[in-house]
Amino acid sequence: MRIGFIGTGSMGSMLIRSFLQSTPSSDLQIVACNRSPEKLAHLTARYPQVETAATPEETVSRSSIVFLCVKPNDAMGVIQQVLPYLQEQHYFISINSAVMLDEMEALLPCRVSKVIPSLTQVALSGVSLVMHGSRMSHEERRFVDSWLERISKPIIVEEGDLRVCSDLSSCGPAFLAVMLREFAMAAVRQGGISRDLADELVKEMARGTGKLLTEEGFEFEDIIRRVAVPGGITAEGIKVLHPSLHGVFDQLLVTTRSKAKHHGVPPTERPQDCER
Ligand SMILES: NC(=O)C1=CN([C@@H]2O[C@H](COP(=O)(O)OP(=O)(O)OC[C@H]3O[C@@H](n4cnc5c(N)ncnc54)[C@H](OP(=O)(O)O)[C@@H]3O)[C@@H](O)[C@H]2O)C=CC1
Ligand SMILES: O=C(O)[C@@H]1CCC=N1
Repeated sequence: MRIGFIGTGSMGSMLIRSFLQSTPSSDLQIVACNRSPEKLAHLTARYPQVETAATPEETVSRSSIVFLCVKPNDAMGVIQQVLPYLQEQHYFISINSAVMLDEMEALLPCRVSKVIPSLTQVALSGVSLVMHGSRMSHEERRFVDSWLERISKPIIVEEGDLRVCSDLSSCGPAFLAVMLREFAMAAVRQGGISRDLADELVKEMARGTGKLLTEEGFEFEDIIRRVAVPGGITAEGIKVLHPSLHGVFDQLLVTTRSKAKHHGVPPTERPQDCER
């Protein structure tokens, strides 16, 4: 399969790396382009098997599946640019939540999907949120899902639910990291241990808790019940958390929904190596 990537920023380069990691080289050729050539050169220096295309048009012409991995402000411009080069048999996948499926289907002659990745795919884990266009057959949907299964757990969602779902699966890693960092920093302040030790304990705790939830069949309540033994100290800690957390996530979701209404997310400075 030849997979093309338009945009090799944070998500584009992550997806490339994840597919390379999860797929035998005999089954996969990757071709990619990026607006600033340095970023692409940096990627191909690390993964020489990635072929370089000069433009989005060339990427499309040389691929069967095309991932559009640009920011919301750039997406429609690129779609217009590649439009004449897309044929019926192409799969065109936007990782951008701002461009609507029916907008793309109205413009493009090919099969169209939206797939919202998550940084967790660096570890070939976490969820890809998937929305397939109306023109896709059951077999074509399964085909795209089977590629996503190599790097993630694909979950089909309604486009109308995308905002809140991507807050959980795609923004979630950052929200969780903020909370875990706060916990570690408090341990340094209150317990006098080193930051390195606090970070290690928190990270391993998070890893183990994630496994309980995803591999060992624990529900949130099971963990709470097993750890917060009656009359014990965890229960006292939970009493502190409850009033402080009440409404915090509602406020967070209201805020992200409001921000998402303004599709034009301002550009941010990123280091050249966007893979981490
Ligand atoms: N970061 C995350 O965790 C997640 C992000 N997303 C979504 O993924 C999308 C991309 O985000 P992210 O990877 O973080 O953004 P980045 O800014 O890191 O990457 C976007 C890349 O697109 C390139 N680009 C822009 N225009 C063109 C063009 N015309 N031709 C070729 N390349 C182009 C940019 O090039 P240049 O080097 O010139 O800037 C840049 O490298 C966004 O819509 C975001 O919402 C979805 C889920 C999770
Ligand atoms: O913060 C953002 O805009 C992107 C979308 C999902 C995760 N990161």
